[in-house]
Amino acid sequence: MSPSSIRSLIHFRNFKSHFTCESQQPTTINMACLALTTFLTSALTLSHFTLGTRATSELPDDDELCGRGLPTIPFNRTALTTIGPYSYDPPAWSPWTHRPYCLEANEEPWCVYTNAASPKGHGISIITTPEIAGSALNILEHPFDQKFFAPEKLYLPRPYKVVDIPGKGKGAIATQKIEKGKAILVDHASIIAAAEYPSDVMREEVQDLLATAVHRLGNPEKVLGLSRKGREGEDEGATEIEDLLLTNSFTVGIQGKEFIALFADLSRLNHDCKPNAFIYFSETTLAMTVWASRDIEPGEEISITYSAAGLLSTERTQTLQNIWGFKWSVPLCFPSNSTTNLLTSHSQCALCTASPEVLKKSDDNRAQIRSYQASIPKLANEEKFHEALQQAEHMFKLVEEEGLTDQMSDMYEYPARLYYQVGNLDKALEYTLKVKREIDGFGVPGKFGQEKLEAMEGIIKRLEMEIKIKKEREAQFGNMNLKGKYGRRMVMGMP
Ligand SMILES: C[S@@+](CC[C@H](N)C(=O)[O-])C[C@H]1O[C@@H](n2cnc3c(N)ncnc32)[C@H](O)[C@@H]1O
Repeated sequence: MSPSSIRSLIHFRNFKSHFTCESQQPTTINMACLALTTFLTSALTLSHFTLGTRATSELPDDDELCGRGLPTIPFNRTALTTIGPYSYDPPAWSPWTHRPYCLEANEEPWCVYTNAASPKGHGISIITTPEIAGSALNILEHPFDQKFFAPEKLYLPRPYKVVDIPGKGKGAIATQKIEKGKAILVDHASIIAAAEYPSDVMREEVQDLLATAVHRLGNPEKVLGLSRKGREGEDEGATEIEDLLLTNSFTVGIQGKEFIALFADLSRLNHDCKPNAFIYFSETTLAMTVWASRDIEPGEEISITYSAAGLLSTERTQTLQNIWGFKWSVPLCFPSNSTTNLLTSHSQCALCTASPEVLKKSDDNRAQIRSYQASIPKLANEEKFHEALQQAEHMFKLVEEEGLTDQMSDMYEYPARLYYQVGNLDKALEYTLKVKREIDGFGVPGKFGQEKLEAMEGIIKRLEMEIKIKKEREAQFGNMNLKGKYGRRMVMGMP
């Protein structure tokens, strides 16, 4: 599996561009989901860890066979054909419960593949090419990633309820104490649509595919009941389903390609720029897991961030307004001593409503973090390890101050490598353990994640062995300056 195939880049994006033929410009990136994947794809250019057809008209409508009629969309359907091996014999559609509904495009057909029952009964529809749909099949065969579903890690039943929240529509309020590091929700995607459509596909055709994808689900009402921002004055031609996707979808990376994904339960979580939870997407199960990034008290709203961790306040505001259609509005802050009322027991003020001084300090911190992210690898490449380390240590202080630790935990790799380079094996071990804890705790699912974890364990063992040998030598020969000489050569996994 190539590194790109394990990328799980997730960002909320402006979905509109696909329908208006503007260039595709993902506007925000959820750094929580970059965590670890950046580690795995190793952005840091220090020495690497060794981790490692027939026309449909004369035939019966396949949806009639499945007992669910297609939505009626007023446009010429003659472009839609059923292609290739999809016969009218339902067993031949397996694992799809409906006959794939395809649109012929320039290079490859574009189809809706639906399994109305799996996973977990709510169903999934995938809009993509036959080739990509084929390679996604393992998802339906392996609906659970055991690691994520270990009972001690996941709250069952869900530890929150969805209620109306003034100024925000609906939101999720904790009904019990939620511990940091535990999974609040695992939500399988209901709709997955390839982000880039063939250029010869018309918008009406895309709308038809989307409507088909939604109406074929086991429980379309759940998706159709999600909130909608409304397109008045923006895009009057948008269908309700487009509006719904715009308001609620995420962008996920699957095998190096970008997809728009809709998660019916996750979509109820509101945004906060200092959230108490973060999300992680699994390519192997097409599920999004929501992890508590700190302890959450009963009555607190569960929030995630819709914008990239490094964004400054003005950029955040713009992003949130452009994509999600809301500005920060009062009242979003509540006194920390409010207790019983579910809607007024927020324990901390949202950063976005903070005073200008607090905002400025936070913006400065985030700008500095961003600058370090560029300068540390550069310094490391120039072998200015001590300077790079100083910056890395400071960066982590700022990351902590901003409450971004969970979203930027992949950065632990920097100091791990840098400390190794300067011969500080104890510190290298400390940070390597942190990296491992992140992989282990929040999980990089699938075989690749497992291999990575084992490789990290190998490195840790070798570092521990090297530290032991170094100590023995020091005991034998006194505290000679051995750093960077014997130490580094002996840790084979950390060249
Ligand atoms: C993914 S939905 C979140 C759930 C939504 N509140 C609902 O009622 O289903 C995104 C929409 O929720 C609203 N929203 C999310 N976070 C918000 C916040 N912090 N303040 C105000 N509105 C928010 C916006 O209307 C946004 O377009």
